[in-house]
Amino acid sequence: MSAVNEKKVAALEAVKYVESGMTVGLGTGSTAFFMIEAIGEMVQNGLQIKAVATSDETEKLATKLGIKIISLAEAKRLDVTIDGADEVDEDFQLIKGGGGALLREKIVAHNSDLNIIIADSSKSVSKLGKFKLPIETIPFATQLIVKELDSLGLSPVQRMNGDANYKTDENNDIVDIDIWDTHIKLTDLEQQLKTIPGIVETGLFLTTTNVVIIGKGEETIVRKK
Ligand SMILES: O=C[C@H](O)[C@H](O)[C@H](O)COP(=O)(O)O
Repeated sequence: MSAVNEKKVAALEAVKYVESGMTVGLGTGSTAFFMIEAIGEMVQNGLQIKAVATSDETEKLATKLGIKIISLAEAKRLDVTIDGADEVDEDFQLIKGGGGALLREKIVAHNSDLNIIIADSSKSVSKLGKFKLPIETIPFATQLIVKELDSLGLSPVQRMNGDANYKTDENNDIVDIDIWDTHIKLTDLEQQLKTIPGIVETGLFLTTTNVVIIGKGEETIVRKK
């Protein structure tokens, strides 16, 4: 079965966690797309929820499908968030941010009681890092951060959008780094990166995930922490 169909079966399994009255965090990306589409259909059929979007793209899609979007401040706390990932390991650790939405995604995940990750089977890995780790940086500091990360052996590459620098929804830059060969523990790496002024957030999601749903062929593999 194709990755696209695996994304869809994972998404359809995840939306079973959504009930009327809930405030729901909506993730970003091609896998989250199927979840938002399914929730849109459930809303058309009477489901009553409020949702917080993790990106402008998600907000646009959800609104188009009739899902009521509110601000995070208004929501205060989310019952459940469903989001995709670029990689997920056996310890519920993730790399996210391939689509540049990591900052809002991490804020929403932090403020959610239950975080469900949906992915096709290619995203399930035994070790994180084949996918380059996105980090979000303040434009004022990006060039110097790239130099500093280079000196740490992390092969930083500033993400581009054609000839221009890629910009996130928060108007920041993204620098993708290579963590595959690093011997630093992921928790220590996360801490170390966060000590560099101008790094706003990293795409390492190490503690927030409660449930992982992987589409595998026609089936889903559900793992709970
Ligand atoms: O910034 C984007 C998000 O973290 C996505 O959830 C992640 O990149 C996975 O996206 P996709 O489902 O399109 O592979």
